[in-house]
Amino acid sequence: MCGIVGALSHQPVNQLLYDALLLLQHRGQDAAGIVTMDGTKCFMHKAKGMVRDVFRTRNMRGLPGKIGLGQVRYPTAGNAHSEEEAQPFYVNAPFGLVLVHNGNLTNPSSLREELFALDRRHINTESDTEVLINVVAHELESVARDLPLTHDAIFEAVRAVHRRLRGSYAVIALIAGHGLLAFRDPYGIRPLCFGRGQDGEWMVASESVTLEGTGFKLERDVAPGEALFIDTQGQLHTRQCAEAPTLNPCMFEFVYLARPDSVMDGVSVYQARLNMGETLAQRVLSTIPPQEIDVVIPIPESSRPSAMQLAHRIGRPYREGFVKNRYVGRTFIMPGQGVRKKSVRQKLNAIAQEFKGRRVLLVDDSIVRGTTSKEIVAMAREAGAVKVYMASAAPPVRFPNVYGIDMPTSEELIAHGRTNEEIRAYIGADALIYQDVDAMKRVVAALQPALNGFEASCFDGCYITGDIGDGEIAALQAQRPKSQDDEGTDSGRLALQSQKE
Ligand SMILES: O=P(O)(O)OC[C@H]1O[C@H](OP(=O)(O)OP(=O)(O)O)[C@H](O)[C@@H]1O
Ligand SMILES: NC(=O)CC[C@H](N)C(=O)O
Ligand SMILES: [Mg+2]
Repeated sequence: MCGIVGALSHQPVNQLLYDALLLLQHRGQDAAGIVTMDGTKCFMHKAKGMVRDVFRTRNMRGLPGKIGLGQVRYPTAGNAHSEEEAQPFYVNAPFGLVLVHNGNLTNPSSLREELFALDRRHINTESDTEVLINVVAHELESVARDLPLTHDAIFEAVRAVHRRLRGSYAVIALIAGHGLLAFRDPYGIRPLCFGRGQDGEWMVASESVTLEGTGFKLERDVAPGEALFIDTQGQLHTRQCAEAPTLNPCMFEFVYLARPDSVMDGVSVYQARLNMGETLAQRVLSTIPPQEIDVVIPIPESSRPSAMQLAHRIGRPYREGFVKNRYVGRTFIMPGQGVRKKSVRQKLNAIAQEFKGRRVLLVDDSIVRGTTSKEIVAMAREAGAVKVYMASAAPPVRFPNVYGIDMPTSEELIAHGRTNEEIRAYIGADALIYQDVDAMKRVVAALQPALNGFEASCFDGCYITGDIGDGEIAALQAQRPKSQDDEGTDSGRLALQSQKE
């Protein structure tokens, strides 16, 4: 779940893109990049690191032009340490094409072979995004025999791209000298929306908060399978380019990935989290008598709305028991188990008086590898809690995700192959209460009747694209991001296995 943005303005867009990427930082902390276009010339700066570290004044000066795009990366394929795999990607033919991608392709290997054997294209990295840009380039080339390139021809190319790609993809691209193209996969797995500025400027972005935070007004979400093309004159053209599009947004966006102040596919992320807290409260009430809970404490940051609503519903006090160091990023999207584990303690610190002698109910939005909950339960006990109950606003994460969240192997998921009692024992809690899958889907779907369903494979094991079995999962696992940490002895899987033994 990277963050992507594209903009076209009457003014230079470099600062606007920088500000937009800061508003998307929670979606990717590994690398950042911007490309701007001045006439037909493209200017790029990308590097590993957070937005503030990647762009210095001298880099910003080197990004002229009134149209551009940017990305913050959270790697799901290829090499987390490779600067070359930071986005945007560029190919010089046809016209000059630059592209950013949020999502994960599930057929990159066969596409790689096709690109080499049929399209005569060389792929130089392990990134699925490099595969994607070459497919787009090839299809654009096929329709660009007759010049000038029309928007009809561009949409024809997107139609062909949809036929070849499998998996999830929200894409923004620049076609040099022509304009900005954006499209979303036919299942609408990854989010993409667009809006306008006061003077008619355009912005396309992963989340509505990016538009709001930069003074733009949300127009609407890009529909699944839809493409939009904004030419250099600022004219918008849109077209449905998929055969049978359906809207199945990723449930994990509502659980954790997105900012709560975003609205995605018509669903307020904040309201979705409140609703999850509401149904989780029902589960808590049927497990623990409320008078045996002295206080409800959220695990900052993402669980706050659910925890607050839960506390309200069960009628127990809501207190802040952990203080978050705002200078440590999101731990779940860090590459490597060693660094994630260390960061939980650096990031969160207990306020002892909130725990001393109390029976506490800790609430998190999700328990994935169990890194956070295990540490936090121990910290609550160290701070003097007499009972530590744990509740998760999401159901157990039991299946790998292949659509852009870095949980590609079952073995690293704490809930895979374990009963709730085994998970409870592993994290060291006195009770463990999980959200129910159907209840979660029901309360989020209630916010938007236009949804066809959800991509919720990590919870229910159903892969919406219909092409994912054990073989595909194993193949995708092999192309997961490699970090130095994963290659060492402190790897995520090894750490979990040894704790299990
Ligand atoms: O079971 P785990 O593998 O530890 O993953 C789940 C945890 O990771 C996330 O927090 P994170 O620190 O990434 O971000 P947040 O500040 O937005 O909650 C999420 O909110 C859970 O707390
Ligand atoms: N999380 C994402 O959207 C990742 C995009 C792309 N698959 C990459 O690894 O760079
Ligand atoms: Mg968290």
